[in-house]
Amino acid sequence: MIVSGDVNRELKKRAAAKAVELIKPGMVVGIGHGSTAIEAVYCLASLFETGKIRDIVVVPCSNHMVEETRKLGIPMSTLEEHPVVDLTIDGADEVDPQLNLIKGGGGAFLHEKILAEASRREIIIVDETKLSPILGTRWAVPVEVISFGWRSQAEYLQTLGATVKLRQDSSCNPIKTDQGNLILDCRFGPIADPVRLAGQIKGRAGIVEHGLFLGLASEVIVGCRSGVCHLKR
Ligand SMILES: O=C[C@H](O)[C@H](O)[C@H](O)COP(=O)(O)O
Repeated sequence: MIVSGDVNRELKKRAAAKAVELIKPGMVVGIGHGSTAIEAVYCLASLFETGKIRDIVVVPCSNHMVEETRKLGIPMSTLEEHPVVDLTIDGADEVDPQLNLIKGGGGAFLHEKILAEASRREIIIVDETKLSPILGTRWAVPVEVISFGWRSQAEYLQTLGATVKLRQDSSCNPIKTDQGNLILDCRFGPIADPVRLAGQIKGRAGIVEHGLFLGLASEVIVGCRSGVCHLKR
């Protein structure tokens, strides 16, 4: 029996396989975080094993992805060694028709945004369920805040129209990012002006970053039931 999780995984794999085709020898390749980005790592690992890809280094964006990449024996580097990345492959939670994104369901959006801004090409891979007519329709915007004064940031984000929830694990302990910060999930509903909202969120001490990725994706590869769809800006 095929359940919907399996279907989604198959669609993620399709998008990942297509994205990995864009990698050429000599490239520095950024890798984001999450269940779709990891499919790209698995694809890369099997291409390495069969000798179909060579002479690249991967820059993973999170501690978790560093571990996974290391386990698979893929050559790794860091942004310190390679401050400019040729191509990054990453996932997203919501993608609008202009290829703006909400990211951060896995909590890695600060590092992911640093990697995206350091990349010549940012390739987003998603399954078709991530497409959305307007950002915020389905997903909350995650906001990374330092722990000092986090409740003040929550109050501020409420004044911008959000319903705010501190991200916690199943034992109700706050989840910490790789930087040791907290995440406030801010449900705004459909966001009419994401650029304005992004500016409002960033303009406050204690707020480190948010999960709105505006104008950062060069291309989005969508795994669909009918195949793969490659969207470009
Ligand atoms: O912090 C997590 C990232 O932004 C992910 O790329 C995003 O949440 C999508 O994750 P997934 O591919 O698991 O749906």
